[in-house]
Order: sequence, then C-alpha cells, then structure tokens
Amino acid sequence: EFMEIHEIVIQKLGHVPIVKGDFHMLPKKVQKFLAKWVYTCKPRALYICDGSHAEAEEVTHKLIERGVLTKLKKYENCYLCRTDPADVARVESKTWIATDDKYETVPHVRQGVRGILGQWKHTKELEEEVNGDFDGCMAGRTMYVIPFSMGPIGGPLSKIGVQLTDSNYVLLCMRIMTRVSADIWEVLGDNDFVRCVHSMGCPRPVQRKVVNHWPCNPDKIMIGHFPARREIVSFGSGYGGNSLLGKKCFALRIASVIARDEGWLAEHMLIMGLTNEKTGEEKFVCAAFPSACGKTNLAMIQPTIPGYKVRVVGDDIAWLRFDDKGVLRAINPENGFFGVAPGTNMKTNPNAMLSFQKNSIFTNVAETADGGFFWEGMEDEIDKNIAITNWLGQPWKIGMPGSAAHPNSRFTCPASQCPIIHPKWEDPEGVPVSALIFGGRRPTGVPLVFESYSWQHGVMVGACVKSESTAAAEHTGKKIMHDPMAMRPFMGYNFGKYLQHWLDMEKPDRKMPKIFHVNWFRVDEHGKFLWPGFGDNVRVLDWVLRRCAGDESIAVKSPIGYLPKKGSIDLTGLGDIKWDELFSLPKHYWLDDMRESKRFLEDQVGTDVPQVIWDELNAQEKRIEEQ
Ligand SMILES: C=CCn1c(=O)c2[nH]c(Cc3ccc(NC(C)=O)cc3)nc2n(CCCC)c1=O
Repeated sequence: EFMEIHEIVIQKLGHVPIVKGDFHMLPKKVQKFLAKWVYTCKPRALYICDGSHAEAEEVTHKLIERGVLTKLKKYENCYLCRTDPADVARVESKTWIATDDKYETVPHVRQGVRGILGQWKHTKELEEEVNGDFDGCMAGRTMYVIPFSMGPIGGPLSKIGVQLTDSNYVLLCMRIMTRVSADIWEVLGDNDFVRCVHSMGCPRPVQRKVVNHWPCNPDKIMIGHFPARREIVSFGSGYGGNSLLGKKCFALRIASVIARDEGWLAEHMLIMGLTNEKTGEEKFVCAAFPSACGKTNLAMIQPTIPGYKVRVVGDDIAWLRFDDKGVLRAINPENGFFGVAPGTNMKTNPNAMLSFQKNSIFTNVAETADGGFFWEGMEDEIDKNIAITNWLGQPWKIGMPGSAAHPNSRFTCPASQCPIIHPKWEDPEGVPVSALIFGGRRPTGVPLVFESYSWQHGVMVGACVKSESTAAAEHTGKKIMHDPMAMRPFMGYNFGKYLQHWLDMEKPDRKMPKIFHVNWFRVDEHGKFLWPGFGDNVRVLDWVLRRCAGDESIAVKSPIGYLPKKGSIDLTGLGDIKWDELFSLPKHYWLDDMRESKRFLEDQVGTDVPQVIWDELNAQEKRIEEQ
C-alpha cells in the first residue's frame, strides 16, 4: 500500500543511529519534518534534546574537549567561545524573506532606490538555493533536534519551535535563550510549530580549513525565512543572530507575520517595571531602540532618585497583545540575555554584570590570565597589569592598539540570574503596558523626551525613528540612519502593511498606551552630553508615568508633541542641566528632519505608506512651520 514519504524515510532512518531520544515518540508532524531534513542533510546520527542539565553538562564537556569552549575558571560554569573571525555578526545582505508575492514582503520601493526594509526572493528561488546548500550538509555530523518554547511553556501567548542544527554550541545557547524541554512534545501535540533548520555548512570531510574549532561557511551564508509556512533555514554561520533561530528570525521576523495574522504585535522592545515605592503602584513600559542606544542598560537601570524600584521583564523582544479587558499585555518570549559585552560594566549596567557571573557563555570577548572575561569598558574593574588574551587569541594588554574584545562580542546568560528580574517575568498572561517608548541616538535637534498627541501620531513618530551609528559601509564616521520602529533589520513583511497593522490596533474599547520618544544623547556645541543618562533616565520615565496617570499640569504643547513643562522632571541632585538647550526645537532642523523623513518613506515604502501617516507628517510639518 502507499506509504507516506516519511514512513519510507523512517525505515531508511534505520541506518541513521538515534543516539538520544525516541523518534517514534515524537508527534507525527515532527517526525515528518525530521524525516525530510534527515533525508536532505544526511547526518551521521540524530540527537533528540531534552534540555536537561545533564545534557548541557555532557555537551559542554565535549565542546571543551574539542577546544570550542574554554572554561573561565574565575566563575562558576562560565565558558569562552572564539568564533572564526569571518563569522562574527548577523549578515543582513544574506538575510531573505521568501513569499510568492514580492509585495507581501517588501514595500513598493521607488525606482532605482535600493530597498533597506528587508530583502525578498521568490519562494521557488529560495527553495532551490536551500536544497542546493543543505544537500548532504551534515555528512559526518550529528543533527541535534531542539524542541523549544518562545514564552513560558504552555502559555497562551507562547509559541513552539523545533530547531534542527549540527552545532552543539547552538544547542547550549538555545537552552539559555529559549525554553528547551521534553515537555514541549506533549504540549505541542498535533499542533503546528515553527520549523527551524540550521547548519554550519561544513560537511565532513571538511573542504574549508576550520579556524578556532569553529566550522562555518562564510561564502555561502544564507538566512532564509518562509513566513507562509512558518519556516526558517539558516546556512553557513554559527553566530548568534544567524543561528539561535528562536531570537531575531522567529521571535521577530516570523512572529511579526503570525502577529499580523492573529492581531497582536511582535516588537524589538525591552519590557521593564517601575514601582513607585510611596504608592506601591507598579507600571510597565516597553521601549524600542536601534543598536548602540543602550537598550539593555535601560531595561535594568538602577534608579538615581529615591522612591522608584526598577525590575526587568525583558531586554530585547516583546510580544504584545490586548486582553479581553482592552489592556495591552507583554511577555518576554526569551529565556535569557544575549547582550553586547563591550561598554557593559559595574557603572553602566551593574545588574547585567551580576547576571552573568555563572552559567553563562561569552563569545569573542577577551580572557584574563586568571580565567576571567574582559572587554572594552572594564578597564577599571580588573588589575591593570594582568595578562590578557584578546578575542583573536593573541596576547594583549590594556593600552595596546586594537580591541581586546570584538565590538559585537556577546554575553549569553539566563534571565533568571538577573538580580532585578521581575517576579512576574514568566507570567503566561504577560504584564500590563502603560507606555510605549521609541528612541534614537540624536546628537542634535531632538529633545530629551516628547509625547505623541495620539496613537496614530505615535505610529508616525515610530516610523521616523533615526539614530546616529557608525555607518557600516563608509568609513566616514557617524551618520544618522533610519531605523523605523527600531525594526529595520527584523521586518517580517511589507513595512507599509506593518504600519497599517499598528494603526489597526487602535479600537474604542481598548486602553491604548501613550507613545513617547526619548533621546539620551543630545550634545551641546562642544559635543558635551546635555543629559547624564544611565540611572538618571528614571527621572524621564517618572515623568512618562505621571503623564500616563493623567497629570495635565506637567506638559506643554509643541509642534512635535507634548514636552515636559519646565521643572516638571525631577532634577534633584543633578548638576547644571541646560533645560532650554535640552528641549529646544530648532525650526529649520525640524523642517529638514520632516522633509527627510517624508523623502525616506516615499523612497522606501512608496504607495504602501498608509494615508494616515502622510496626514500626520503633513500636519506636523505645518505645526513646525507655523510656530
Ligand atoms: C540606561 C542607559 C542608557 N544609556 C544612556 O543613557 C547613555 N548616555 C550616554 C552619553 C553619556 C556618556 C557619559 C556620561 N557621563 C559621564 C560622567 O561620562 C553622560 C552621558 N551614553 C549612554 N549609554 C551608553 C551608550 C549606549 C550603548 C546608555 O546606555
């Protein structure tokens, strides 16, 4: 009688030893998924993970033996990993979204303009590339099968994924960054799951010389998404953002498509709780920032004014959904922090430092002779004369040229270890959100904080987020780059339709959160920062929350939104704050800014820009002109 393809393959699987777990205990859909990819990738063995401590110990031991991990003996259960220097960051140019209809994925970009809001390939085209790449790619290697949950296992807002990978480094990081457990199989049952397939792209016998015991295939890196069938395929890179598929690929790109279809939001946002210790009242805010704005630092700040307690729910991704009472609730779908190490120290983020003193993995940081980690910004926290080995494995000392740690080096640590992790950080229902905050690194023209006049005005503010960054390509130093909604590298579908989805979230019976914009980075004419930032940012969050509580006396109207009334932000204890300079709105700066934003949207989103956004832009431009 006719046998299902996977039945045939399973029979053939007989020659593929299953070194751990029971294939036939897996849900049928998982068996089919597995059979197809075993058939394609041709691994030497199958290892069905259970996320247990024992499993981590076994895999860690193997990686130490193989020289992939080095134990950092100064801490408990911490390891250093050096990658191949050719495999150190996400590769946006090799990141693709495949749909049949191009404009489901990318907007109608102006003729001759290079689209920067996502890269599209036709489904068939990417499928052909994938089949070519993955054919036999795991020869001589073990395929790990990782069942994981984004969000607390079984939670109503959580989603399940299954990742196949030939990298046991990825397995170790996935069990920190997501919830990996054999319980997933029964929770999943016969439901759908996000299919994640990852390979380092180095079948044995290896063709390309392996550097640092880090197999990879830099020339053939491809990170592909098939949103319609909730599938992610990643080839050639072992590096975090490309290989821990639960993070950017699943929890942002694919999840934003699921959220579009199911009526919620998957955003590049931190989630933090602020408790007013006088009233005991706690409110939560979500904030979206481009890179280099200190998002993780803000998520875990130590308040500098008495009377506030800050606790973190998440530092990178938020899944937001209105509940049946019309309250917006957020969960952190992740289980750990995967933060930029350089710049993190006991001054800028003591709570992060205290999160990775054990059970953590450090990638491309430097190592001290006494078995500790080191990176730029930690100079005052180690013995100045200690011998250091840099991320390339070379001897290094403070003061020497070059960087000790790679600028994109990372700590990977369990969120549960953060001293100020919120007690409800794993509440399946999520936490109630009072305010959404966008921000960017804006050295000139943009005030410390402003509040949008309405939800749709706030969506326009989010769409116009820009931030100063060392322009990757040119070596002309810093440029102000667009990063709309701080989601530019993580869009799952047509940005214009995504803006429309945000606008559609507003409904009469819902308590819509207020939308704010902050800028910690304004400088004076000498280039000196006008705002102390860091823990003092709690003063701005305090103003935000008083606005959310309906305090009308602390805001004044301006062409770009409500500004704090002079003196309405608690500056106690701060030296001289040049308020007028910090909050000035140079007319010509803002006229240029608005025109530049309109031009950006015309070029990059074109006819897909919702009319309401044009209305908000034009109304704001008019307000600026008339002021
Ligand atoms: C919650 C903190 C957010 N935040 C900030 O608010 C912040 N502000 C600044 C600029 C700045 C730097 C130094 C001082 N002060 C002194 C004493 O050096 C003040 C402001 N840098 C900041 N950084 C670090 C750069 C981003 C990775 C930062 O993360």
